[in-house]
Amino acid sequence: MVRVTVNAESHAVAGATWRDLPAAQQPEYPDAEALRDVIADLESYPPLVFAGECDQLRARMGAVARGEAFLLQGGDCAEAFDAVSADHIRAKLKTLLQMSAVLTYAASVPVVKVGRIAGQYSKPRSKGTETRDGVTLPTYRGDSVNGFDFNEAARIPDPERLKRMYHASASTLNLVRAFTTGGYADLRQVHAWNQDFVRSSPSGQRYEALAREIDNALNFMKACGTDPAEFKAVEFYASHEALLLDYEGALTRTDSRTGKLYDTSGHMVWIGERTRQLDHAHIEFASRIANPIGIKLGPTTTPEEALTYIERLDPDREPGRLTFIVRMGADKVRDKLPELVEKVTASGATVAWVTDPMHGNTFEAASGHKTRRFDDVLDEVKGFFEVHKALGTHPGGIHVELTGDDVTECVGGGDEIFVDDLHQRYETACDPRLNRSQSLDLAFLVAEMYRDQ
Ligand SMILES: O=C[C@H](O)[C@H](O)COP(=O)(O)O
Ligand SMILES: C=C(OP(=O)(O)O)C(=O)O
Repeated sequence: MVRVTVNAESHAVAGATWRDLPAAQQPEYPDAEALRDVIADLESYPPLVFAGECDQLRARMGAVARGEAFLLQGGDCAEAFDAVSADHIRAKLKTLLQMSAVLTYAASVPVVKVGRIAGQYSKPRSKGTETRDGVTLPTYRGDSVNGFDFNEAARIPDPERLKRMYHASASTLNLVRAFTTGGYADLRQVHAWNQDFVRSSPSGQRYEALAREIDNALNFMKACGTDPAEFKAVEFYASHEALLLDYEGALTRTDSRTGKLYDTSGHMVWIGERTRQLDHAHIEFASRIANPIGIKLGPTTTPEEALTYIERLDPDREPGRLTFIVRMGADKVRDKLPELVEKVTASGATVAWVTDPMHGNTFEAASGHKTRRFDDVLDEVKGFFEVHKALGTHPGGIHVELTGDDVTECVGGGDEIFVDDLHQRYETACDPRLNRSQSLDLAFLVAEMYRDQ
């Protein structure tokens, strides 16, 4: 376990209590002074988001928690510095907007749109080292820490990368804001993309009826005098795993309006399955900031742990403050989730329940590629919906790793990817993502599920 390496004197935040606790999954930087300099620089940089936007997202997540809205949270497993390009960002956004249009129609409630974007550069890993052909090197921990290339120099953690993460996040966020408010998100246009998917892809054809219904609804709105062309801008938020506490701490600022601390590196941050130890730094950090917080819950989570997260992170029981992102695996969700939901509901807390159907369903193909079966992903979502239906609670949303590009990383889907196809466009820096067509497939299938609910 590596302790958090923040330099107390240079740290801008008073009461950074997490600094004194052990923190898992932190890089071991060879040069402590270089790290201190970087942190000082980061502390002098402007915030990436405004605290008021975080409040707004907390309110939106409150609607999710109460069953009045649905969360769509998605993006890369690991963003990469060399993928900060207009094409990649636009394709990802386009996919999320298309998914959101389908889900909004089917769920008949607002869809809260949150990207795994503009900060998702750091990865917790199961092993500290990687061995290839007898050579063992530190594992790749995301572009914010070290390089993907398998050589010694690349794999040494370099604190300068924290600054690159900040600048990459800033450029991404800037473009996301431009796309989502500047006309690209026009509902008519998004619907036209969906019609195109339905028309032109073999898997899309099964969704023709739903797409036609959406078309009718848009025409109806227009006939009533509400021109869908007016729906040109969407609210879109950025989220990432708050993994590197040096970075997150340096961007944590006191809000002049309220005097509260906000992590201004993103609107929402989550704590991952590997860093959610109750007596460690990540949970302490999350308890100190006012952003909406997600906690990943794997299959070993006990109801007592879930209740303690609520005590620590949501003492005021504010719907929207805390989201439980459940990632149990398709084979476990039906067994493990009910007790958690029952006990949390019985405690009187109103949290948002969201399914991450990716992280419990990873396996290694014979070719050595890490992959996931689309059917397992879908089955976990189904299990999640079934549990909530049986308990009368709200299946609040989905959290998925996806890209807008036509990669071949997950197997299955309507335009089926086979295990033998994986090598063709396997581009992820860490875990396998749904490609554009698989993502849209998932949205249409979840839309059908939501209607049945
Ligand atoms: O995205 C999640 C984790 O970082 C990832 O699943 C860890 O993968 P690993 O088991 O290959 O380290
Ligand atoms: C690491 C991740 O997930 P988990 O913590 O659930 O394994 C992730 O979502 O990138």
